Amino acid sequence: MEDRRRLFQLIQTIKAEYPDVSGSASAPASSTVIAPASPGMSTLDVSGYGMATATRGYSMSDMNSNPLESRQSIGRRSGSGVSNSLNSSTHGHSRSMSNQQQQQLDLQQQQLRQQQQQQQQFQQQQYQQQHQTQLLLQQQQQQQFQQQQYQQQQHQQQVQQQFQQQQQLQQQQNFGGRNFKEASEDEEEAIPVQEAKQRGLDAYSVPTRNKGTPGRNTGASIANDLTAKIRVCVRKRPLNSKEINRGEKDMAGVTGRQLTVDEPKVRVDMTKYIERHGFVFDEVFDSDATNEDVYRRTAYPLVQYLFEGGKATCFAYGQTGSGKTFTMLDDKQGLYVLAARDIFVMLRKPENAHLAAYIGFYEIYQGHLYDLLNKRKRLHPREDGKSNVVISGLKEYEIMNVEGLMQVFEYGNNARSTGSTNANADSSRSHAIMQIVLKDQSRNVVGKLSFIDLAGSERGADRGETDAKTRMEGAEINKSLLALKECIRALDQDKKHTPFRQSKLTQVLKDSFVGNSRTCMVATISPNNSNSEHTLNTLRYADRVKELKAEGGAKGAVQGQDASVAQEEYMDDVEGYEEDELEANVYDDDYLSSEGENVADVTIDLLEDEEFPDLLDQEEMDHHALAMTTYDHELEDPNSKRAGGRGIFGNQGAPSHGQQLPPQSPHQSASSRHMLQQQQLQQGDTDVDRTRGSPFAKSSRERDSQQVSKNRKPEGLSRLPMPRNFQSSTPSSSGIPGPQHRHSQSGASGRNNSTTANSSPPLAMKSREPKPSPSDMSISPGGPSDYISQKSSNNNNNGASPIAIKHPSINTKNHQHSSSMSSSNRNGVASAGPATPGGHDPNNYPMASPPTSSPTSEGRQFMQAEMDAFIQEHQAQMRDCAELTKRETKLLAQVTLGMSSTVHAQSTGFSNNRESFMKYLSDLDEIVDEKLITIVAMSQKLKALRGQM
Ligand SMILES: Nc1ncnc2c1ncn2[C@@H]1O[C@H](COP(=O)(O)OP(=O)(O)OP(=O)(O)O)[C@@H](O)[C@H]1O
Repeated sequence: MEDRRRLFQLIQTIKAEYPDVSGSASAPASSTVIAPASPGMSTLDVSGYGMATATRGYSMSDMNSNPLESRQSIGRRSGSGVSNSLNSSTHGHSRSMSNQQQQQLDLQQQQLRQQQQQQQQFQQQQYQQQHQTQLLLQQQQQQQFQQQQYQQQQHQQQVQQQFQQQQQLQQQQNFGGRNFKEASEDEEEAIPVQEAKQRGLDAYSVPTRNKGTPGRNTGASIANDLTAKIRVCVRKRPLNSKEINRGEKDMAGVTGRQLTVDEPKVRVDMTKYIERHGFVFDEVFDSDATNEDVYRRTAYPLVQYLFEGGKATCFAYGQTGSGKTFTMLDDKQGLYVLAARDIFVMLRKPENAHLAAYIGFYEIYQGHLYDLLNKRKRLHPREDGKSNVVISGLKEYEIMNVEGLMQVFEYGNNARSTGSTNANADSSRSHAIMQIVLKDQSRNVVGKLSFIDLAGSERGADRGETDAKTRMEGAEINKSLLALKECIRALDQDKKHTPFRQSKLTQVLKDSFVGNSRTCMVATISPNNSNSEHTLNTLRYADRVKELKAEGGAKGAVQGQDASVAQEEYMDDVEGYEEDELEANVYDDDYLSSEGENVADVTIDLLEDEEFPDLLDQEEMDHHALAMTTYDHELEDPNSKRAGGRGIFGNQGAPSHGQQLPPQSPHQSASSRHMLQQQQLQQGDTDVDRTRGSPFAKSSRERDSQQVSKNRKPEGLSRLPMPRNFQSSTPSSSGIPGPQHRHSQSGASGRNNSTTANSSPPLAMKSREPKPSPSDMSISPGGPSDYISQKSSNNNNNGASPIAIKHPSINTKNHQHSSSMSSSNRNGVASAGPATPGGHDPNNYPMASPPTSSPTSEGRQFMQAEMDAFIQEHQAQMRDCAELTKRETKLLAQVTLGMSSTVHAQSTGFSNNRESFMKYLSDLDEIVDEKLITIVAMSQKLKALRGQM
């Protein structure tokens, strides 16, 4: 009892001294803390350490694995440990506990609690760190996932873009025939390949030759003679990096001398197919062929021929960017360099010690010659007495070795006219001619070898030409290339006349084609699919040259112009006529150039014309007499831009030898013409007989059947539809007076008043336009020409405006009426009446003036000539119609597709709206007009001829 009382007092004392402790003793944990006595300190210490040990004994992994559980177990352990030790100390040592000890105990308990708190904080930090780490990981995963998604989206977009591009390309191919690109490997596999048809019927069911010629697609019979007069080779360049990047494919396959070109095509039902065209040439060089390889089989034989005293030409022909310059005039490895190497080797031989080599380098740009080695001085081609072409003023440098040649060449090459086109950033805009001439010690020319890098052969539109200057360049280029082809053809057929004067290019190349000459053509092609159309054009050009070479047996077959041969030539022309040819016809270089030339130059030029009458027979003389009158007329015409210049025939090679005569007075001129006309009439010729290419054209020289062929091309050209804006008041820029021009001249000169000072020989007679044209018919009353007359009157041209005929107003045209008129006249009499009602006009071409003589044996020949000529007329008419039908077909396809969907509207230029439809009607109207005119012209000729037979 006493003990209890003491204990109670003690407690009270303690409470009084330590109110905080006594207060906390009410709590369960505090009550255990109050108890320890001094002997229990060890126990307390032990338990405290034990707790600390136990706490420390928890590994971090345990905490990490389950932080909550860790905290609970810690709490349990520490709690139990403290409780036990407090109990023991309370019971064992409570009385002996001093205040100091109590304070220490409290302090320790505080430390313990702080440790517990720190431990808990630490655990919380650990937990938070762990949590943050998990969040970071999750974020990273999300980012990765997003990146993947983004990449996938981008990939899908790329795929879609590619797909759209492919679709666009396919659309372009569908309507332009160009820029075709295979959509994919799978699609390509699905596209069927079919062999291109041999000639038989063309796309418009016009009959072609029945069998393939030896030169076309077979080639088996072509001897590959390195010394042949004309050799035609093809070189294919490799795909360039741009084409490879665009995913283009090589469409040209080479096997020996055979070459196939796959042309992507689309049927009317829009299914795609590949048409495979086969060719055979003298040589075909694949894309891996080096210039050395090409040289060995092309220019090297010409080098040898050079030392035999010959004249040789090696020229490259092809689309821009196809490798013409690379082949011919590359400054380091062009054929000219390789040829020069061998030339100097040969020159070092003793037998050639008397020879020296000279280099000349010039270009033909826009119909003019420029010396590239002499500050682009203007040059003029002349011809010496031995029919050698001399480039007057050309600077030639003697060269001693290849290095010297290359230096001189480099100097000249820098002066070349080049430009940037869509197809080639450094495109040649001119024909460059580098000639190596061998001369003896007297400076006489012993041999000449020319290397020609022709300008690109494709059409202006395909070059991406937009400005007038560039288009003019293109027109001139096309014209000269066409002339070149004509010359090669004429030469190979041994024609009497070769139209060298059709262009400056052929003028300067004349002596390379005639006499002891050899020519090698290297047609260069691009193998990619988007250029397959150009490639085919190039190959057809080359094929035609080669074909004629192969048809050596056909030489002279023009004589008589049997139907089959005529048909073949006709079909050649049908295929060959392109828009650019028309374009070329419009821009006549002679006309353009004559403006800038002085009269003396022109006179010299004309004096040296290859058709100078001295060189011709009497019949040709008759022909040229009329040319003289033409010249006279032009001199008389004060408005003539060509007055004092070359005559109308200047461009065609017909001599205007009247120019060497002193200027005549109008009266003299008229007298001369009258006298000539009388002479010709006495010979049974009418004036119209001398019209080039007229059905009577051959009457005075029917035995010269080549002349028929000579005339054929200009006929074809002139018959092609003239541009809409063709003006009658200006001379034909083609140099071939357009129908309007002729007609207005006729009117001005007063057809029926030959005594006036301004009177001139009927221009229909003098015109280079050889045949009755719609304009000619416009002045004939009745017959199909009524249609034309009506058109003329509609245009207030007093019924005589050929403009209205060639370009009838769309709004005033009445097809039905014109057709019916035409039809009614088919049953009528010959409609080609005189120009002036009631008066006989012998110039009313062609049938208004029947031969005055009765049919004698000469007359029968005359009729034969007429028949031949008519067949040609018919061919020309069909050719025109075929061309027009081609345009019409293309127009219809574009309209149909353009209106069917907006997707195609852009590519076709037609959409489903009123404006498009109006445009369609307008285009169609133009085509139908031109067709009608062509047919009416033929109808009139047909009836006139029948009336005469
Ligand atoms: N056989 C070939 N091998 C390698 N590269 C070629 C070959 N042919 C042409 N090339 C390259 O193609 C490009 C165009 O060639 P090049 O200038 O000779 O064309 P081109 O027909 O003369 O064109 P243009 O008519 O526009 O002057 C050049 O970069 C040329 O190096």
